Amino acid sequence: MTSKTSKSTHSDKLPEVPPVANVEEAQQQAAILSSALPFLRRYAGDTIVVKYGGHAMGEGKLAHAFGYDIALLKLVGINPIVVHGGGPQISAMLDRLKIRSEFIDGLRVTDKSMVDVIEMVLSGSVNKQVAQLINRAGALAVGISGKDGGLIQARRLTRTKRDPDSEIEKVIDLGFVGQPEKIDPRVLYALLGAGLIPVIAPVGVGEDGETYNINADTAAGAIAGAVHASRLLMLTDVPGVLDENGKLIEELSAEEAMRRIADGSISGGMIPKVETCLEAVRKGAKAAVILDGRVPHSCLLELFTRAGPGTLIKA
Ligand SMILES: Nc1ncnc2c1ncn2[C@@H]1O[C@H](COP(=O)(O)OP(=O)(O)O)[C@@H](O)[C@H]1O
Ligand SMILES: CC(=O)N[C@@H](CCC(=O)OP(=O)(O)O)C(=O)O
Repeated sequence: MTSKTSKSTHSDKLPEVPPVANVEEAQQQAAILSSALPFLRRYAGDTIVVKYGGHAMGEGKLAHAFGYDIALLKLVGINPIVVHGGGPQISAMLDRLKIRSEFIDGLRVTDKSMVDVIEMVLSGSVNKQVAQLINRAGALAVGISGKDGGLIQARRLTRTKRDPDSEIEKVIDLGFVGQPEKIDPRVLYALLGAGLIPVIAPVGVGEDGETYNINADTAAGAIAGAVHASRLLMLTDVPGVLDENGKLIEELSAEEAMRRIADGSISGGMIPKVETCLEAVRKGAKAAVILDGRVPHSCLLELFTRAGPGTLIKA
């Protein structure tokens, strides 16, 4: 095979580049590219973990833009790692199978009969779909589950809740919901070293080989900490963490986060998200950002412009 043929693999399948109207438009495009230079230098060679939530996946154009952003990061010398969710996709499948599920503090109570379905949806259809979005944009992504290469070793998560009347702490059983106990990043380094983009389904393996359903935010945070990511980007369906008046909180300290969780102004799915960001920066990530995945090119806006939308959580 000549080098010409070996080069013409995935890049040939890229969609057409849209034509520019005139020289001024072309110059504007060049100026935009040039303004990204300081940011490209800042993140060159860094690892960025991106959590891609199930809600953000829905819309075709947005998903397409997401795939382009991740491919672009790779092609400019940054190492993206994608951890995806799939909550709505799991719920749709459980509904079709007439299996009821409930959430406690943003976590799906998972019994034995559900864990196989959840693994099938996350590691199967959703994982391949996300990898394909990136592949279609001209980079090479490889979909794996947290069970592959022993990436996410998990234990059963226990959660306690204080009963407001009796003040007694009650243990809540969430079933096969896992807490990452140990991350073995070797499989990630192997993929990154080969120029590939890891796309990870948030499923973990227990000590006895049992499968655990892990909240995708939690999985992303544990991975970001373990690889000392320079940024953990949490893409979701709101502009970031909002205060009681619905206003965006641009920077959140650990103290304020804990206070807001306790007083209920941070609730539901935002609880694991914020807790994860705090844990990730405590474990080794430089910073975490919760941002609006419904905005096209939110990853590029965050990394390559001064606009930096979303809520920043720093060490
Ligand atoms: N203080 C808050 N700021 C923003 N969102 C919040 C807050 N408290 C609760 N939420 C809820 O958290 C949701 C995001 O979590 P989740 O639905 O799990 O998203 P994803 O599927 O992207 O992981 C928001 O849509 C919102 O309903
Ligand atoms: C334990 C737990 O809640 N697991 C999640 C895993 C998927 C997920 O987190 O997806 P999103 O990021 O799209 O919400 C679930 O079963 O829905």
